[in-house]
Amino acid sequence: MFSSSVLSATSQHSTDQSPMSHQSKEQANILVLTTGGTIAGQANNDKELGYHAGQTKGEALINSVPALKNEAHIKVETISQIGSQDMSDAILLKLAQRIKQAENDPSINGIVITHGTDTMEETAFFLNEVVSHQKPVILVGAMRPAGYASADGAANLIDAVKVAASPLAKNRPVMVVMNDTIFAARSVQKMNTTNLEAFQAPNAGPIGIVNSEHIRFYSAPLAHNQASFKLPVKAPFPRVDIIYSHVQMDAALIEDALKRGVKGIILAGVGDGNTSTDALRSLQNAAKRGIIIVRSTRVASGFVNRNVEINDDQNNFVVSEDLNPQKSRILLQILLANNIHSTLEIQKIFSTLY
Ligand SMILES: NC(=O)CC[C@H](N)C(=O)O
Repeated sequence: MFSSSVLSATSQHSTDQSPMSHQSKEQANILVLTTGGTIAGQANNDKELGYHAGQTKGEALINSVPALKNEAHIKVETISQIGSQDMSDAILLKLAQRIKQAENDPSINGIVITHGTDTMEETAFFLNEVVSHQKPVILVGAMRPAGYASADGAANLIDAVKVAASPLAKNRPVMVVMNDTIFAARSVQKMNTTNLEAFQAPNAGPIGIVNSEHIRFYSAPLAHNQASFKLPVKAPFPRVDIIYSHVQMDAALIEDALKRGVKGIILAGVGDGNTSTDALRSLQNAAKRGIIIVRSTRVASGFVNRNVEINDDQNNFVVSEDLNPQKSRILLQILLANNIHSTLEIQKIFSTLY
């Protein structure tokens, strides 16, 4: 399981691989940005629903986990108080702008973002492409709210701060820390609706583990630590819709999307990014009109490959490779906001971007 790159990471940072001693270490300064989610959830008094996500403000959330003091000096700011199903381009922009400020602030060593788990992978991936990677940027959430017997928020938050405070986490992709496991933004995916082990990286696996004694990365740090793309200057970002493929699919949803003025369509195709004859014809016509068509898949793992059952070269389509539909959408929005419209160039980015 441990590759040679782990050994090199170990030798570079040998003190950090040993059991942690909170007392003897000088503490890092960690900026915690709260956005909402179950980790900020509150039990519902009217009892009609289990709980409301996103209620607790940053200061109260941090104060509710006194053990964080053992890990780092915390500075907390509330970015939003939402369930992550309501994450918006405007909030993504605000969050990224604050992180970019923190990158240039020598008094901050790492950044932790508390977030709802439903769209955490999209925010993580967005940030991964627009912020730099010198300082650790970690997203964390909870599957169960405070007050439930199996509440996981406090433990996850302690783990996330611990990783953000570690020199081992520098020059890494934006990460998600959940359930003792460290994932990279590009490959992490919510794979279970309610289980505590909800996050996995079906194609790539986790990049590390964290527990009360250790942080262990299974891969070397990134060779390049600059942001891949400029942050879009304004929200909303260019409109890109996801269309889900299924049996007896016609072109109606695609035609509707075109009427709404989409700049791109992500196909959550069947199998290797496939779809019905009717839907395909409509996508071909859209591509001829300059709409960017990216073939992704509704299948949770595997690659979408070019020119297998569908002639992508002839149709001027892009394939998402291992990016799922929701992350393909974020990437295409970033590219369109950066005035990248050539399908050749877009394909190259989908194929090579970390
Ligand atoms: N476990 C969760 O965080 C889900 C709560 C909510 N739907 C959200 O994503 O914010």
